[in-house]
Amino acid sequence: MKTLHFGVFEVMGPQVGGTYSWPHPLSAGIDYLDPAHWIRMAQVVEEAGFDFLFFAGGYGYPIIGDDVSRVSVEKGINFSGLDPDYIIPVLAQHTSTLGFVVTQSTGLDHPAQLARRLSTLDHLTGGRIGWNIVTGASQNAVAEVFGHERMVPHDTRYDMAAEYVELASRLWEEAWDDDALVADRASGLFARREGVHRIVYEGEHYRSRGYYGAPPSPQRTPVLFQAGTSPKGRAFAADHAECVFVQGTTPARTAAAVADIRRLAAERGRDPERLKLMAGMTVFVAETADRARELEAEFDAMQTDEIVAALYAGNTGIDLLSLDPDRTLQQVLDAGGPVGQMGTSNIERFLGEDAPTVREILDQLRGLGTRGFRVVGDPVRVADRIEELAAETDLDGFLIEPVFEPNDLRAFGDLVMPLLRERGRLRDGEPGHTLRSRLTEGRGGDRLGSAHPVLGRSAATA
Ligand SMILES: Cc1cc2nc3c(=O)[nH]c(=O)nc-3n(C[C@H](O)[C@H](O)[C@H](O)COP(=O)(O)O)c2cc1C
Repeated sequence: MKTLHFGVFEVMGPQVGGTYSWPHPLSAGIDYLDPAHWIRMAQVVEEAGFDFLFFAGGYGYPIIGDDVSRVSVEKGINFSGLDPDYIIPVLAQHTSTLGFVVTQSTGLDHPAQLARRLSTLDHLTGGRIGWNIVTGASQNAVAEVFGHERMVPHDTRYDMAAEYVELASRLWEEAWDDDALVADRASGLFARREGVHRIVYEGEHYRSRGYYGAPPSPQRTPVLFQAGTSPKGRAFAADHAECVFVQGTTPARTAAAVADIRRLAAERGRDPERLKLMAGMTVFVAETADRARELEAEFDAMQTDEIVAALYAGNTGIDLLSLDPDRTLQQVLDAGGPVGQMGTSNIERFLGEDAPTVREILDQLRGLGTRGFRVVGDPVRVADRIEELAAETDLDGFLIEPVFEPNDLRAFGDLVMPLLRERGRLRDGEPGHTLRSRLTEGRGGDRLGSAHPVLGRSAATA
């Protein structure tokens, strides 16, 4: 029976998932500017037995027409967000084994800048860092913020990302020998000159030919997560990722995406079962099913078509409310505009045979935003459904997407985790010290390992 892994999906903003929940009395999300809020959150998450706290994020925001979506600003829907890099070392001081995964987009700064930030975090947390590699949501807004004339095309962003990760990995893995850092007070030797190496990288998009100042951290390379499930995104995941955050849609579609990513990994000579694939999940759980349904109804009552439309526009550039509600998304393709440059997954899933109308898409996404599966009920029902979904999809775990944080995370920890543990679904005993050893049940060690394809395939010369 497969061990399941659990993370918590957060963003350093008032709420997650492109839905509206922070004004609810059970949510503390609006305290997100206060470090005490995050310390409390990290402690709840660690005590509940989660493997890691995952931070989504980016510079984008939903644009409708040619301006920021009004409802996004007024309700804080994917609009406000801080950089989680700075709070993570604080949280590491208040927890002992919890991992931290941070989303950072490729294509904005130079790989050496991000590499150094992540090395720093891996040192400061004792090896508890993962990097969620994205090419970036809401690219039209990102282009505005960075003053770019236009968005870099979708597939080119992935080509750039491949170079970005290859260069960063070489800095982490090859710039310092394990014994290069001596730091010996008696001899006064800081580092062995022969043990540090110039990294020369000549890519089409990125170049480097210098020395890397950050000595090897416990994991060297942070655990490589990836999110983005277009065909190009899946190929990228199969090439680079150790963990993949798959968009949870229906069980059947998710199972197909999981199988496809494992197949692509196997084609590249990787062990497909070593890849950890996870999807988002929103859980409404309480001692009784009635109370769980009440919580769900209270959340659903806060959602509107405008919120759904803002979120969808942020992912795709398409304003659903400007379309004919009785026709399918084919009307956008028929109009001939540039479609899919921001992200294709959320368009493709609504095309083809039996495609829903725009009205049906709005209804389907209501309360869902970018969230994955929704599970509602008493603790036994929720634990059963989690096991069923894992079996139906071949996923390795779930990222719980809170609604009324941290109260609902605490409820999940108190009510559902013990059942999963009893059923043998959670890892036994003490977790490994680094995030990588924790996610590989100790078998993968702390390091990326020389078998990882990113190290064998690079545009570089040493
Ligand atoms: C489940 C999931 C979570 C994501 N989280 C983020 C995020 O936090 N920040 C971000 O910039 N992009 C995020 N993305 C990725 C962007 O959507 C992606 O890099 C870009 O839109 C291209 O995606 P595509 O391969 O699905 O077309 C996420 C994607 C998925 C599927």
